[in-house]
Amino acid sequence: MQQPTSGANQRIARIAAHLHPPTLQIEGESSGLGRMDCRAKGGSPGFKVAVLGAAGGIGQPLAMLMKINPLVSVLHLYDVVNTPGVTADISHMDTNAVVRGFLGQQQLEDALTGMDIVIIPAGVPRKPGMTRDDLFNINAGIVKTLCEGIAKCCPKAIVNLISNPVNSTVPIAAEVFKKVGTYDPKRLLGVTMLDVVRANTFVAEVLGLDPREVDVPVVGGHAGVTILPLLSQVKPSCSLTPTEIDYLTDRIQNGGTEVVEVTELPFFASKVRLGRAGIEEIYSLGPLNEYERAGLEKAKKELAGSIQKGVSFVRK
Ligand SMILES: NC(=O)c1ccc[n+]([C@@H]2O[C@H](COP(=O)([O-])OP(=O)(O)OC[C@H]3O[C@@H](n4cnc5c(N)ncnc54)[C@H](O)[C@@H]3O)[C@@H](O)[C@H]2O)c1
Ligand SMILES: O=C(O)C[C@H](O)C(=O)O
Repeated sequence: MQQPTSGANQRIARIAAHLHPPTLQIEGESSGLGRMDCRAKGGSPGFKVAVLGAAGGIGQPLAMLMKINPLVSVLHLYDVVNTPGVTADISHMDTNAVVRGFLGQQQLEDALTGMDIVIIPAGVPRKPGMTRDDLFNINAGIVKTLCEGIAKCCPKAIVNLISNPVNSTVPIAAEVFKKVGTYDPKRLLGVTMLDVVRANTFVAEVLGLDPREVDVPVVGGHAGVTILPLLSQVKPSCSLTPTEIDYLTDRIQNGGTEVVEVTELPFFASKVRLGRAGIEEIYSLGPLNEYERAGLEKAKKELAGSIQKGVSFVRK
């Protein structure tokens, strides 16, 4: 389970409750892949939610959280691969929301028609050494196509964009909606809740508090220096030293990179902090230039072979 989805879920639930009280009477049906019938019987009142990119690392736990959410009555899971299995799995959960799966571009319109909320984690994630902006070339096109579908099939839906680079995918969505005259800034949100979750956790660590009691506003965007924690406004109020402010700002701004840059190899030489019990912290690789990124890929390939050789020697 990944943090971002729980953050996104809470945020969506709050936004949904605020903007659009759950008064809709939905009539659902048992799950049926590729079928779409908002008039079928059996559903409870609530929001109709579509997750686009539902079979991915973010999409799957997000789908699970939506299925648990009592405000959701109909849940549409759309992806270009693997939706049947994910839909079957999620539909077995013992909550009321009716789950339907949609596979491939030809089912996008069915997935979107009648939706109140559309959440988009579709697209590629970054690999070690990449910035979020390096995803632009692939994800921009994906988000544009999906938003064109939204403009056509559910123009009043609240749209939550998770796909990176969020700083650019939100403006892409806005432009698509403006072109057809459906843009409503109140209904388009980039999901940056992860930055808030991270800020609360890291500040709580420094202050020695329970993170659930800490509230750090984080504004701006969702990449590097555009992630701006307002540490002077932390609740409960506190005074942080300049060193703590530098450390916290840097850690919050690079939290995503910290996660992405844990190499997937089981053995990889890195800078570490040693303590009595051994390694206490593995430092991230930090931003790499293009030459170093290419070098990292080569190093990983050769290392993977050497690791496998050692493992096989003992296991054979
Ligand atoms: N905003 C945030 O806080 C945040 C947090 C985590 C990840 N992300 C971003 O979310 C995106 C997804 O990350 P992930 O880890 O789930 O990646 P992933 O590769 O595990 O999953 C992405 C899913 O999108 C699907 N997909 C690709 N093209 C599609 C299309 N045209 N239509 C529908 N679905 C399509 C893929 O089939 C896959 O199932 C990435 O861009 C990542 O950077 C953002
Ligand atoms: O950092 C990433 O690439 C994913 C996400 O935006 C995050 O902040 O974890």
